[in-house]
Amino acid sequence: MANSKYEYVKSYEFEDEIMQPNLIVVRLDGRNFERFSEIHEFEKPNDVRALNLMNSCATAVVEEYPDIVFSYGFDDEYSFVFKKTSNFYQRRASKMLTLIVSFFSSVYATKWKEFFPQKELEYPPSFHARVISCATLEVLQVYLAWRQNACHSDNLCRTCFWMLIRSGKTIEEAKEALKDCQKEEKNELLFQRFGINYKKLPEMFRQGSCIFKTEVEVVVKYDEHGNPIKRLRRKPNIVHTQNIVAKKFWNEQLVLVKELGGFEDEIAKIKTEYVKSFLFENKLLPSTYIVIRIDGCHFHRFSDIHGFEKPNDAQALNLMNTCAVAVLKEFHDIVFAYGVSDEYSFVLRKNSQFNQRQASQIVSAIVSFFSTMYAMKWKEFFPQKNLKYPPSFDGRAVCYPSEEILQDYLAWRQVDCHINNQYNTCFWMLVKSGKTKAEAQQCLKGTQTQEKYELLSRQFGTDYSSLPVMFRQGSFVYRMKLQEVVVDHSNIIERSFWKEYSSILEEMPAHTSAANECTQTSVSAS
Ligand SMILES: Nc1nc2c(ncn2[C@@H]2O[C@H](COP(=O)(O)OP(=O)(O)OP(=O)(O)O)[C@@H](O)[C@H]2O)c(=O)[nH]1
Ligand SMILES: [Mg+2]
Ligand SMILES: [Mg+2]
Repeated sequence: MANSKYEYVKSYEFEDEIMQPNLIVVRLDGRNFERFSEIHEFEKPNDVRALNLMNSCATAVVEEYPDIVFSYGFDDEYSFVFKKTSNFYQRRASKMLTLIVSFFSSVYATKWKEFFPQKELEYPPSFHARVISCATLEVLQVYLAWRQNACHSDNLCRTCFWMLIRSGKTIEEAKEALKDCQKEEKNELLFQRFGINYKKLPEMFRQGSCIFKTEVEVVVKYDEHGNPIKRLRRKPNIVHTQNIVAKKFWNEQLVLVKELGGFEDEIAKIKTEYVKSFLFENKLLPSTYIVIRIDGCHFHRFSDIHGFEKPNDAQALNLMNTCAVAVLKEFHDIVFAYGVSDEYSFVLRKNSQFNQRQASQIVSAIVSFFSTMYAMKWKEFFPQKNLKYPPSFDGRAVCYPSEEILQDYLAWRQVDCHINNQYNTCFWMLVKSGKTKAEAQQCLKGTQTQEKYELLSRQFGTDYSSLPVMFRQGSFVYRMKLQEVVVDHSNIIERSFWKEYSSILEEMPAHTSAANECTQTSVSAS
């Protein structure tokens, strides 16, 4: 196949399988949620609606991915624990973390109105995610204890802080008053000054929420005499408890003991060397172009269910392009993007220090942002169609050490676009002309490019090269002078393209590239 010349770029992709018997946790956490909660006027210190929305998204995740057997969340974070025998996506870390964070994000966007009926989503919220692998069940126990401790102490601190602010203190004064303040003193302060018994505050605020499944008997059908036939089914429940890793609590949950194991001991102390491993992150090679490629999960089904036009739906592609433009506006270190079908490749500049080049932080932020944007923008592109279920995307990060190899990578994607589009165009024309799918397939088997050109013009009077350029060549997105982000279509395989657009891959002077986390993205941007 014509593809082979560029296919060598695949060898730059790396394996990231988490080996048995490690237990896998995916943890996600709101990106810049302080600002998000300000703009959406969340109640302080805790907003019940926002927490319920998080719980509802996590429940959707648990229902979507049966391998997740336990999850725990508070504030803007959630951890998902997979059963020990899970073979979800062959235990590939980047697949697991991006699918979960993507699905969670698009559920968050689609469910927003249910929890905040009076409030518009002003811009797409997004989440970071990472995989934590726990070598033993004891390590998992410490991990969960560590997160619940964080919930306890964060909440106590936040509660004190906002009571002080409400009583008239400035932010600085409140911070000063709480500096070096121990847990007991904070409890005292709440009680003495504000008459609040901390232990009486809602459990969800103090303890966080766990979701796990219990086996319940449900009626699946009725026999011919009208008697109910029951089966055991696993149903997720949201539970609040003081200590999620207490033996008394954990070992009583049959599903947890079966899928993860029972705890042997109580946690006496959170080991700092374990916490260090929970915080560890792989970094991508310096001075290489980082490409984040995202791809729609089961978009074959998604496009069928939503009745996309075949082989190309211009609106669906425009929606993808609009999301990609928003990504470039949000992440300033992305200099170029190329998209076709349900995929997009985002190129970060060579010396980017975005998220300290931590692979999972970068890929999760982009995938999550793209997913919420896709869900939020859907109605604009498909006003007549409801989004039937939340779409999700997977993502990976790959480093390319030179401009040349990067250009070959992009050429590889565009060659793929050519081959697939030409095939699909012929295939659907044959099908629309009355052939069965199997006949159309048979007709095209082993045909070369030239033969397909001829088939189209001979049988259907179609000149392939006159079809819309977006279908034939995909789309690229870049930043023009004055920072305007634009979509265009061109042959990016030819090196002349890169001569014409030579400034795209040129490094900026160091001082202009320091601050790159994010700026505000407005939803109305297109
Ligand atoms: N009808 C139609 N389908 C599209 C369009 N764009 C993408 N698709 C569908 O999305 C699929 C994308 O291919 P893949 O990414 O390889 O397949 P997938 O079904 O998403 O499966 P995974 O990516 O492995 O989860 C295509 O095969 C099409 O079925 C479109 O414009 N119109
Ligand atoms: Mg796909
Ligand atoms: Mg694809």
